[in-house]
Amino acid sequence: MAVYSYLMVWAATLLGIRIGYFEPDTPHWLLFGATLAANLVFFLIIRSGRSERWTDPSLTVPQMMVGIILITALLHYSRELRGAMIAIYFMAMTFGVFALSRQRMILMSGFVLLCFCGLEAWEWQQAPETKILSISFGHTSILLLGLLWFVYVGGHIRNLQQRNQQQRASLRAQQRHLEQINVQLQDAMARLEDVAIRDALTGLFNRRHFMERIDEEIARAERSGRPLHLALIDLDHFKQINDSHGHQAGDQVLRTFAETARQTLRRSDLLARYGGEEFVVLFTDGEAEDIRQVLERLRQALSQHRFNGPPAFSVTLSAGVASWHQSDTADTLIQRADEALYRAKHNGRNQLVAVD
Ligand SMILES: Nc1nc2c(ncn2[C@@H]2O[C@H](COP(=O)(O)OP(=O)(O)OP(=O)(O)O)[C@@H](O)[C@H]2O)c(=O)[nH]1
Repeated sequence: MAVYSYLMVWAATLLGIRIGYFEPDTPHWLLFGATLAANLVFFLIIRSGRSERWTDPSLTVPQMMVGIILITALLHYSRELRGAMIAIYFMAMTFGVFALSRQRMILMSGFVLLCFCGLEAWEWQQAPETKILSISFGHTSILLLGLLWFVYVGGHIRNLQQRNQQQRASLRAQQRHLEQINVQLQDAMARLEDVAIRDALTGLFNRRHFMERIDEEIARAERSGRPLHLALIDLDHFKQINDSHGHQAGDQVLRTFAETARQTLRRSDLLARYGGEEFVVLFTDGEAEDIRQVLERLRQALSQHRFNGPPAFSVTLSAGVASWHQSDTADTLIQRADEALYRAKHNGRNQLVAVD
């Protein structure tokens, strides 16, 4: 913006020299060359990041001072145009409106007055015959009034700008806060959803969730024609475990079974605690023989586990497996698995019974 302003003033100066508003010997090359060089130095300092540590990182004050000195020098070469040229000081002052405090704007106004009065005084001393007191006084007064107005309005604009920045910062902070709350809310929702579908003791899906999912899986099997198998698993003589080793030991058995089942089954198998010491698995993939082998592995793994006593003990399971038919609903499938489980219990427990 500064370079653009200088180029504009330079062009106007060249035009002024040509039409006689400036002295023909105005050293415009020297003045604008020096000014552009000074601005180049400012630019390099800012780009290097060195000014970041200073109170005025964009070097507004030195840039304005260079501009004001250039304008003062130009005024010396201006003839009748001096009155109008005074307005260019305000061009330089505009740079401070958004960046400088009111106090600094007052100091910059003082600097403008100092430069202008210095120029007038010097000219009065050098060539008093070319000067007219009333005009010098008039120019100085207009400049003073203009600067006072500028400081007042500039301060007002700056206050508005600061208020705007504060509001934007506060809005950003509120937005960040809302985003955090949103994340926490989503987190809480996810945990709540998890609590709603899981059994607190074992961490497995609960019966309600299982019943929702089994209907979906049956609908999917109806479309795809893929096999579906359901196993009901019941821990044997669980009441005795509670009675002999305590309820906490019973809970530990349930947790251990859940962990063993999780490790043995595939992620695609839908495992849930059906109630008490009874569990259910819906196999959405694999043939009856594969299912039998998986459940057999689970049966063996549980029976081989030694639970700490005293005295140490082991637990077995019985399971009934039913294969899904096109006419089956969730209820009929579970009922057939339950009948198979009953037979496994009746045949002496610690075994699998599969029905077609
Ligand atoms: N520790 C513990 N026990 C439970 C829990 N839920 C149910 N039970 C107990 O599990 C026992 C189930 O006993 P039964 O239904 O008689 O079955 P069982 O003793 O396993 O006998 P069979 O199934 O015929 O082998 C009951 O004593 C219930 O109190 C639980 O969350 N923790």
